[in-house]
Amino acid sequence: MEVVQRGQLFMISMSRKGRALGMITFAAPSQICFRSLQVVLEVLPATLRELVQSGKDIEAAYWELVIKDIQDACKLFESIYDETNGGDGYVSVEVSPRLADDTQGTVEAAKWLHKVVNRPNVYIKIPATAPCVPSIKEVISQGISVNVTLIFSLARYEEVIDAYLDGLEASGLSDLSRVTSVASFFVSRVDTLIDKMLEKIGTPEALDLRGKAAVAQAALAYQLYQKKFSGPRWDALVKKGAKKQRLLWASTSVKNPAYPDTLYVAPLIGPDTVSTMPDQALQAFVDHGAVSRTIDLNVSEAEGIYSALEKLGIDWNYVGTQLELEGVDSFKKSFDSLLDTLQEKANSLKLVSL
Ligand SMILES: O=C(CO)[C@@H](O)[C@H](O)[C@H](O)[C@H](O)COP(=O)(O)O
Repeated sequence: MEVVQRGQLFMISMSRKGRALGMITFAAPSQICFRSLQVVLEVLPATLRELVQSGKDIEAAYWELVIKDIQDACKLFESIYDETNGGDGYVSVEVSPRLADDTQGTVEAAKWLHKVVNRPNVYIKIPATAPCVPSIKEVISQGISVNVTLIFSLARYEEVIDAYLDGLEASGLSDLSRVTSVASFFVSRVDTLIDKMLEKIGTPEALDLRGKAAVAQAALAYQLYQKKFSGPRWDALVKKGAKKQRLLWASTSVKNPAYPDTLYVAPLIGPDTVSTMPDQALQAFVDHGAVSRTIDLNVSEAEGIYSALEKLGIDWNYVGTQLELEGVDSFKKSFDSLLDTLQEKANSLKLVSL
């Protein structure tokens, strides 16, 4: 196990054999691009001026900046990708969140991004909304690697795994080893919502379950992962070089300061998982986190918590749907605000406005 930091991007990962790995990295456009766009805006206003003066609208200028940014990041991680034989060293770029309910639009956007970025270690990031699950299958079948984001429930996670398996099976490729995927399962937000519901219920039993739902569900997701990536169907794909779709823990920073600051990292360490961490969570883990396999230490406890919550009236499907709506909405807001910032800058440079 190893913690790697390059610039603002981090990963902790443990390989199947417990060997320390390099890094894989992910960032929503709001994170990676906003940081780099700040640099662009401060240091290179000429780039933006040139782009807009060449007749591009702000969104087209945005994509041009993002693509260059992602290509540079891919280059930075290329050696890790090569050293791990395509296991790590990826960079994600997300299709426009405005397409989250558009199956075919998402497929087209993913194919376009994959083509223009043109790097082997790029993940095209697609949200796990109901309309985009078929897009995931289609994009995987075209040999494009995917980071499936915004997964909040076990039911949707199973659909995402099936989309990956269906996509691999539908692909005409004889060697599947370069088509990879991660399933980004969001953790802390589950507690944020369920804690509120438990407080509303207000009984001692309900209050005692606060801060336990997210890790319990994540532990069960790992059980599902192990089940789905074994058996005859999976073995047939392995013969063609297929790689497992790794589980990636997203939303790992603690939102309730009363909880331990490594709550969403320490209990979720296991083979083939990826933990993404913002700076604060990473610093906390480096400072006092312990590295050992924890993900399947307490499976029966996780099952108990999951069903105790159900018995209290917590509807896991409602939780998943609600968090997905909020997640898509917040990705859209980040995207819109980024475009607004870019437009303001363009205006201040006395450029052509839209
Ligand atoms: O989208 C992915 C992974 O696909 C995440 O890495 C994502 O960028 C971040 O983890 C989340 O947006 C952060 O979530 P939160 O801490 O705001 O709940």
